[in-house]
Amino acid sequence: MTDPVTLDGEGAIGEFDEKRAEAAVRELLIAVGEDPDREGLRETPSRVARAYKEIFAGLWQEPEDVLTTTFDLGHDEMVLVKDIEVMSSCEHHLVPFVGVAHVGYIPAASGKITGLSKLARLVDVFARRPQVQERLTTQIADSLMRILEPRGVIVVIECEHMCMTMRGVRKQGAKTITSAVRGQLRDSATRSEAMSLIIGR
Ligand SMILES: Nc1nc2c(ncn2[C@@H]2O[C@H](COP(=O)(O)OP(=O)(O)OP(=O)(O)O)[C@@H](O)[C@H]2O)c(=O)[nH]1
Ligand SMILES: [Zn+2]
Repeated sequence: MTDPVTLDGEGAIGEFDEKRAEAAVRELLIAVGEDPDREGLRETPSRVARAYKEIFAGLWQEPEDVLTTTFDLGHDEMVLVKDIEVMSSCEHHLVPFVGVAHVGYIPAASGKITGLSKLARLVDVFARRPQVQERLTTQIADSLMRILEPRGVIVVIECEHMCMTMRGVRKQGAKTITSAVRGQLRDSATRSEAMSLIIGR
C-alpha cells in the first residue's frame, strides 16, 4: 500500500492505512504508560483509527468533488453564507480547532453560482485535514476562485484552538480570526459591505 504523502497540505496520495493507524495508537498508549490490553482500552486503537479516517477524510477529497452543482441564475451580486461550523485539527498538536467560517463570493456577470450547501462542503474538504487556520482560509478562497471563476471571494474564519486551551499556554476563549480576500472583494467598499454582513449577526 502506498503511504499517504501530503503535498504542502494539498491532500494525500494513497489509501488510509487503518492497520498502521491502529498499531500507532497502540504504541502511543504504551508510550504514555498505559496498558493497551486492559479491558477499557482493548478496542481503542481500532476506534481511534476509524475516527482518524473520518476526521482526516478531506485528505482524500478535492474541492472539485464538492463544487459540482453550478447554476446560471443570472445573479451577479454577492452571495454570502455565514456561521458555517468549522471542526478541524491543528497540524502541530493534532488536537481540534473549532469555530465558524463565513464564505462569500461575487459571481461573474454570466458566471457560475454553486449550491449554498456546497460552500459548507468545501469548508469540510479542507478542514478535515491536518491544518493551520491560515492555510484553511487560503485554500477555501483559492479553490473558489479557481473553480467558480467569480469576480471576488471573501473567507473569514474564527476559531478557538484546543492546543491553546487544554495544554501549553492554557488560555480559554481566545479566538483566532483569519481572512482571505480575492478579486473585487479587495475593493474597500465591497469588502466593507461583506464585513458588515458578517459582523451584523
Ligand atoms: N499560525 C498558526 N499557529 C498555530 C495554529 N495552530 C497552532 N498554532 C501554533 O503553533 C505553534 C507551535 O509552536 P511550537 O513552539 O513549535 O510548539 P509548542 O512548544 O507546543 O508551543 P506552545 O503551544 O506555545 O506550547 C504554537 O504557537 C501554536 O499556538 C494555526 O492554525 N496557525
Ligand atoms: Zn496546535
